[in-house]
Amino acid sequence: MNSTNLANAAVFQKLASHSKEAGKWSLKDLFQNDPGRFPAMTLTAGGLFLDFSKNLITQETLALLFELCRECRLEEIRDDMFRGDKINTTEHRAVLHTALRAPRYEKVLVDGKNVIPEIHAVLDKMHRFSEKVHSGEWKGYTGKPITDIVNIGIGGSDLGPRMVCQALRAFHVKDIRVHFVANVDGHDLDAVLKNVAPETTLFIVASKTFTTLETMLNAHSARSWFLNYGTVRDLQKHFIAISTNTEAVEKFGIHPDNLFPFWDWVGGRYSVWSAIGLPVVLAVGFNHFTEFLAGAHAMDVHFRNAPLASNMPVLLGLVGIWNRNFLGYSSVSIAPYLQDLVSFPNYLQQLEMESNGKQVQKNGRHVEYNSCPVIWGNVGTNGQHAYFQLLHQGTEIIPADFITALSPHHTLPKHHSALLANCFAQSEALMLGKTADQVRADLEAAGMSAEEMKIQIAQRTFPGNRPSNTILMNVLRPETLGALTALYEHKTFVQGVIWNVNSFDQWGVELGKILAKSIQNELESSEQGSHDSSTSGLIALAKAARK
Ligand SMILES: O=P(O)(O)OC[C@H]1O[C@](O)(CO)[C@@H](O)[C@@H]1O
Repeated sequence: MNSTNLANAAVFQKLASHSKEAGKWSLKDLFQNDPGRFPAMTLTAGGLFLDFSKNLITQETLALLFELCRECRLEEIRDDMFRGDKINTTEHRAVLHTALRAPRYEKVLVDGKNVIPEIHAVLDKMHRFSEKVHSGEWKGYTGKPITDIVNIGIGGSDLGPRMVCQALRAFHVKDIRVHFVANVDGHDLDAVLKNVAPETTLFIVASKTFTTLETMLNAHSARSWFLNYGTVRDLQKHFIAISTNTEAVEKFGIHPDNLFPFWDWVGGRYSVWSAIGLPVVLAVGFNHFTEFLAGAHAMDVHFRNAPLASNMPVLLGLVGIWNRNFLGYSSVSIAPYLQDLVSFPNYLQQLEMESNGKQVQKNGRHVEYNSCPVIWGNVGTNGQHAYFQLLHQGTEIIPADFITALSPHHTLPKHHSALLANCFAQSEALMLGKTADQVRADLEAAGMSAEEMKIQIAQRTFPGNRPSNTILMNVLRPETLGALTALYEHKTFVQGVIWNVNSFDQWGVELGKILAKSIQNELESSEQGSHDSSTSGLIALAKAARK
């Protein structure tokens, strides 16, 4: 397949007609009629437990979805990725974030060269550097140890390390604070600079290309701020870079010794496992970072070897395909019931939407089916008091991924059972709903008049039959977080293969960048470009406000 139109494939048609039957199913009945549904639709891998039984699927649905995988050559393309083949065809690059977490003894070839030794050389450099910072051997320009790390980066050079640092709060090394600056909005950098001292602050300029406008402007502003206190020579003690662009890093004035490199075969949104993870190493120590990599590697081994029917990323991806392409659901809500995973929905937004938010296939043809749904969400229980109303009673069905840990890091009594109770109750409520008869019985028992009930019953009825996945781990630790992150990376891969899009380029972000450059010129000069009347009007208002 993959060279013609998937929507015409026999298995796609079979799934489409099967989905017409699924429209009549009730999740409640599926459970009632099959006591073995939970064990049959749950599995463990990499320290994670996935329950996908609360989806409108049967064994027949799964069999058809596995046929779809075979039609799309999923297993072959997966092996091509792991082997280092250049599956990012528009940029002619290999896709090897999996090699970043492979053990030292493995061998992965890119253009005939084994990349594992280089990967481990950089990891060793990160290790040595973090030990110097943590022990106080690395000193600022006045001889004091470093207390604050400021990561300047955006997109994949921000979201990954930010999410992981937040998620691993329980493992943070004492006496080091890590800050993240991404936005070109000066309020972001300004707020951080007001809270750090130049003599004890280390800036990490993280940018794969070292050309990204936001990062470069923030880095130059941080450099100018620093030079109000230290000298140009002192910069070497306070600025380090993570990039693939050695030349631009030197041009910025960062010494090659202070450069932590990575490679063009690491996509930005897949880069937290590379030197881009340095803020994580500084926040939690190298050993915990190694555990994070090991957790991801365990998921890689599982993804690579488990048969389709017991392969967690494959199942998560296929359930998503079923919901998106055959049941027509256009978004997925990510609901981590763990405060430390507060940045996980944001992280997944870039991972999934920048990877698969495409309308053109690898062969250049338009897709004739839907690709990536909108990914959004927030931590539970907060989301329950904001948008869960819509999840339960809105006009659109939005599948949800509930993610939680069975044990917390804190010792406060009752909190964790309250959290878990809410997590499990939400997926149950979405599935079961509440019928008009149940509502009527409740209202009658409460003594409501028949007249009042006429209005109230419909308002208080829940349609139910709304699907969800639940992912559990024992405790949120570096290795379980590694496995969870890799699980979603591979889910994204599975879906990208089925949609036949290149999940590893991002041409869709280019146009806005180019237009912003020319508009910025106009805002800062008397130049006037030719735009539509709305854009011209907005530019004129901004210019007037600056006068
Ligand atoms: O690391 P860089 O090169 O600064 O890029 C940052 C981000 O910008 C993008 O290229 C586009 O938004 C992302 O893919 C990337 O993660």
